[in-house]
This record gives sequence, structure tokens and C-alpha cells, in this order.
Amino acid sequence: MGTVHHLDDHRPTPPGTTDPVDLTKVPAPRRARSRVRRTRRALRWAVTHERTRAGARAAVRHSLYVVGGAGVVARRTWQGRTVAVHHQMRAAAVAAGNQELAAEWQEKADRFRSDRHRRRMELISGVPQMAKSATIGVAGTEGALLLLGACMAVHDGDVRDVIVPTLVAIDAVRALCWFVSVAWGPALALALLAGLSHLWRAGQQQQTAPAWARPAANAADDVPVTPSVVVKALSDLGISSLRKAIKEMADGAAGMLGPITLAGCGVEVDVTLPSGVSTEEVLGKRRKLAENLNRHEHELHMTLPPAPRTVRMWIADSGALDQPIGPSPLVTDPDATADMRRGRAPWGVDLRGDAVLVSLWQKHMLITGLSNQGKTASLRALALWLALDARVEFRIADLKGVGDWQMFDGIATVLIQGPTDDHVIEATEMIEDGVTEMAKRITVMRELTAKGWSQDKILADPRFNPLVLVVDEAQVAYGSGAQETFVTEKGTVRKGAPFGGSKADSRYFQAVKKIHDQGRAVNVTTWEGTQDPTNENLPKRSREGNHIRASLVLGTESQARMAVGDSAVDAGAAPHKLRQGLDKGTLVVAGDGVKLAPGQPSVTARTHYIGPEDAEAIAERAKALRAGVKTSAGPQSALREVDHLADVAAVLGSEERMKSDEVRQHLAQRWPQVYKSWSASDLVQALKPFGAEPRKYNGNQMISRARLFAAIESRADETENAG
Ligand SMILES: Nc1ncnc2c1ncn2[C@@H]1O[C@H](COP(=O)(O)OP(=O)(O)OP(=O)(O)O)[C@@H](O)[C@H]1O
Repeated sequence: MGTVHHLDDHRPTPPGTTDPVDLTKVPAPRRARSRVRRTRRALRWAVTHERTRAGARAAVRHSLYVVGGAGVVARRTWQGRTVAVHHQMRAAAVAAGNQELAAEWQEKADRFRSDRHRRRMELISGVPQMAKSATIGVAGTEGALLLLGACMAVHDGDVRDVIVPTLVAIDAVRALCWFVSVAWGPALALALLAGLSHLWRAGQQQQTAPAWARPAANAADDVPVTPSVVVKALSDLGISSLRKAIKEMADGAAGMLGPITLAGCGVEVDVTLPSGVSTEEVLGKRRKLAENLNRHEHELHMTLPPAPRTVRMWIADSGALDQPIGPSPLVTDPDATADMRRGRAPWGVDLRGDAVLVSLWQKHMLITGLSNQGKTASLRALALWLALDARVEFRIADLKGVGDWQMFDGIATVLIQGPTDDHVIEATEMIEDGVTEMAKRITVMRELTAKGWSQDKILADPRFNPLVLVVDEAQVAYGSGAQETFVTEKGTVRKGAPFGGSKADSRYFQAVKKIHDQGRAVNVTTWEGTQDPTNENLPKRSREGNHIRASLVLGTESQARMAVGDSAVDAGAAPHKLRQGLDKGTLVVAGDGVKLAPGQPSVTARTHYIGPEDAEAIAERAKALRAGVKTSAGPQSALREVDHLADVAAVLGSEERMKSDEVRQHLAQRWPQVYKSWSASDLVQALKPFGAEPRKYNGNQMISRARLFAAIESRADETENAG
């Protein structure tokens, strides 16, 4: 039974595949049945095989191109000889309410008719004339031949020569007829071929084959955006009030649309909605509208222009957004320069293909997006441009630390690279130093203003050179639990405020907030790059303090609201509609900094990608302009009075014991200027005088928190007694 079950199996099996049954041992009728089934299976396999289907589709497609092409050619011929097109155009003009145009088409139709009549009359009256001309022509030629023959007869003295030229002419005509009879077949075949190819081309251009027979790539070919296509797409949107209103409009709803204008690699059109339909309803149906227009969702962008009840649609040419944009001008122009105050950084191109230029002067900035979509690259592209302005000081904390910002070694005065709590602590101190600098500048500015200096003069003073504090992967700081541990004067160990985190007591958050509040006017700004925003890893107060808010693709609309703000999203900004992976480097930019048309909430910028090698080359040019910036691997406040016991206590945190090597590593990461070169014995030597040196515990050299704090307390006692 098992065998029978196998034979009835309906899965297609390639021909030639043998059954596991030995047919010689099977009775004859069963053998015949089995053979029939096998043949059936082979046939089914052949019929259902993809190649067979593709071949059949191609045969149908090309045949129907020829058939459809014949229809197209016939229609064109008919239209060329009649006033059908004139009537169509006149009807369209009447529908659009354009009476002037309608009259013009009517006039053209009348002119066409009278011309056609004239041509026909000329043809009729020309036929007897042509017959007469032909008779005269033949008689004239024969006369000339006889005259030639007579001359020959006189010359040769032979009367028979009179008809020799006529006989030669008859022979020539006969040879011509013979040639035509031989060449006729091939010529006819060639003409037929040319005709078929003409019909095929006409059919193919008009896509006369059914969609299922056309190759997949052609299925959604670049359908042009015409008023009727837009109106139909809107009517089929599933908004009944819109559909009804369109149906009732006398002019085929053409009055809803503004002119369809070319705009970069697409077209733009304003749609004024009928009353009763809200712009929000249409914005919410972006995907369906795009599909009705034969586009992908990302190929339709909608915004709300200032005119009421109007939606501005930008519709890309199919596939145009997948074409790469050119390299950055920073890469192609080795002489590019920058001026933070007056210049604009070349960031990329907008959807129309126009350059997106960003003003960075006195702007706090936030760039966010999902992981690996080009956040660092786009942030770095701006920093590379700005690095060409030697007045600008950079302090950079890259809290991923895989070398994305390494080329700023020699440009930035601080370059922190790494993801640990220690790096968060350094980044926090770097921003706090920025706050100190800001406060100093505010005081100086007040004094200079009191002396009568103008704002321009103050900002041109070197004490106000722009200071840009960059924190890439800032979510690491907002998510860090690192907390300060300190020893009071009495030797008691206390926990201080957390360095990172998103709560009000987070030192990092507080410092960023202070700079957002007051830094702009004194040229101290922050740029944060952060991943996958949430309320936890990017507090509201922090994201809203930025002047430029840019976002790569995000997962949800609520994230888009966090990234670029509610008003921008309400007006159509949609980073959550970008495609993860495919739209790398494409940013929705809101806020100041980029030029926006009135009422436009954001611009979608496809940024130029500057890869690591090009970035390195641009950085080298920037270094040449700056001559000898010394980059420190930690905040400048790291130049502090060194207290080894307190440093080790800070590293230990709440751990009871820690391996001596681990302590050394943390020390070196946190204060590399002091501890990077330390050996194990240096650490022992530093702690031994206080009795806190590492001891063996469970086979490892460990530093004990209890002994360390005992040492700190006794040192405090000694100091007190000595005082
Ligand atoms: N403008 C761009 N155009 C095309 N591809 C880009 C662009 N920017 C970045 N990419 C590609 O995306 C990759 C990731 O870029 P990048 O490291 O800047 O992403 P990220 O968002 O910072 O990643 P992470 O998740 O590590 O924070 C790059 O290696 C590059 O291949």
C-alpha cells in the first residue's frame, strides 16, 4: 500500500525519475497504469516548470505585442485621417472648462477637414492628367529611340538599325521584369518582417500584452503622473466623501489639482481637497495613495503647504530614489573651505536633487535613527566640513569607540573613544567642562558688552571661538548607571549624583541641558548622535533643546515624533516611512539650519557618504590648516590633583574586591595620562605605604575595598591630627 501511496503523490517529479518499485515484478495492467501516471507526472512537471511557464509567457507576450500593435497602428492611421483626436481634445478642454482651448481645437478640426477635402479633389482631378502625362512620356521616349535608330541606320546604311534601340529598351524592361520576379519573394519576406517588427514595436511601446504575460520588472513600469492618474488615485483612496466629491465635480475633478511640475527626479502637485475631507485623512493613507499612483510608499512624500485644505505631493519617478547620489563636494574639491558663521555645510541632496546645505552657526544638533543606518557618517560629514574652519574647537566623545572618529586625533582637543562607564564619566566631565567654559564666556561677554563692544566684535574675539561638543552614541550616556564615589574630608565614602542616566539628577543630562539653555549665544554648542530613541535613552527635555533635529529611518511614528518633533510629523515629516537598510544616509531634517519653503516642516536629505578613507584625507587637510592641535584622550579637567587611594576607590565602586590587574585597567582607561604606563608593581608601590596593596585571595592578587577604605580613613585621621 505504501508503494501505491507513493505513486499517487501529486508533487511534480522531474522526468526520468524512476519509481522505487521494480516494475518487472509488477503485473502487466498495473505496469501500464504506472507508466501512464509517470507520463502524466512528467507532463505536469514540464507544464508547471518555471522555465516552461516563462517560455509560454514570452510567446504569448510577443504574439500579443504584434496583434495589439496592429490595433495601435490601425488606430493611429484612423486618427491621422480623421478628426477623432481633435474631438477628444475638444471634449477634454470643455470638461476642464477651458472654452478658449475648445474653440481652438474646433478650429483645427475644421481646418483639417477642409485640407483633407482639398487633397481629395486634387487627387480626383489629377488622374486623367496623370494618364495623359504617361501617354505623352511613353510616346516621347519611343520617338527618341526611333530617332536614335534612324541616326544609326543612316550611319551604318542598314535600315534594320532603326528599331535596334527600341529592341534594346524592350530587352532592358524584360531584364528588369526578370529581376523583379526573382527578387520579389525575398523582398516580400523582408517587407513582411519589417512590418511585423513595426507592429511589435508599437505593441511593446503601448504594453498591449496582459500584465501576467509581461516580465515582472515591467509590471509596475514608470507610469507617468497625469491629472487623471492623480484624480483616480485620490478617488480610489477609500475615503467615501472624497470619492463622492470627485464624482460630482463637473470638470473631471481637474480643478482640485494645481499644475503638475517637474521637481528633480519626480513631479510635484498641490491637491486642494474638497470640503469635508481633511488633510490628515489623506496623509494617513500614504501607502495606499502611493500604490494607486503605481509607486512604492517611499516614493510618495506629502506635506502641508500654507494654503488651507491642501496637500502637496511629491511623486518620485519609479526607482529614481534607488539611484546613488554623487560624492560629497568635500571629496571632489580638495580646495573646499569652511566658514562656520557665514558658510553652509554640503550635506547631500533633497528629493528634487537640489543641494542640501546646512548652517551650523550657533546650532545645537541631534541626529538619531536606527542602528547602522548612517548616523555617525552623517554627523561626521558635518564635522569634517567644519573642521576646515580652523577657528572651531572640537571636543569629541565617541561612546562606541571603534575608531569612527579617530581621524579627529590632531583636530579635536579632546577625543574620548569607548563604551564603558569610565568613558561615560569622561564624556560627562567633557560636557561639564563645556558648561564651565560657557559660564566663563557669559561673564566675559557681560563685561565686554558693558564696555560697549558690539555682539559681532565680541563673537569675533578668539575667546569666543566656536566650541563644538560632539557626543556620538549619546544613548550610552543616557543609559549608564555610573555613579560617583567620593570620600568626604572625614574619610566617609559617599555616592554622588549619577554621571549618566536620563533622570533629573544625571550629571550628563544636566550639563547638556545647561548648554542647550545658554550655550548658543556664546558659541558653545552640542551635537549629539543617538540610536533608536526612547524616553529613557533620550529625555524629552534634551531632544527638544536642539535647533537642528535630523532622523534616519526609525521604527515607529512615536519615535519619529521624539526625533523631529510633533509639529513636523503632523505636517508630514515621516522618518518612520523610510526603508531600513535601503535608505541608509537618508535623513529627515527639521528645525533651523536648512532652508525650508514656507510651511514646509522638514526636508528629506539623501546625504553624501564620506567613507573612512575619504574622511581621513579631508581630516588631513583640516590638520594642515590647524597646525599642531594636541588631542587629549580625556577631558581637560583630567589635569587634576592625583590621589591614588581615591582613584582606586572610585574604580572599585561598590565591589568588595577586585583583581589588581582589573583595577589597573580601569585606572588606565579613566585617567590614561596618569595610569596608562603603570605596571602591576607601580600600583603595589602606590598603595603599600597606606597598607592597601593587593593581597592574594582565592589565588588572585586582589584589592580589598575594606582595607582601602580603612587606609583612606586613617590617612584622614593623620591629616586631621597633623592639622
Ligand atoms: N550616506 C550614506 N549613503 C550610503 N550608505 C551609507 C551612508 N551613510 C552610511 N552608509 C552605510 O551605512 C553603514 C553604517 O554607517 P554608520 O556607521 O554611520 O551607521 P550608524 O547609524 O552610526 O551605526 P551604529 O548603529 O553603529 O550607530 C556605513 O558603513 C555605510 O556602508
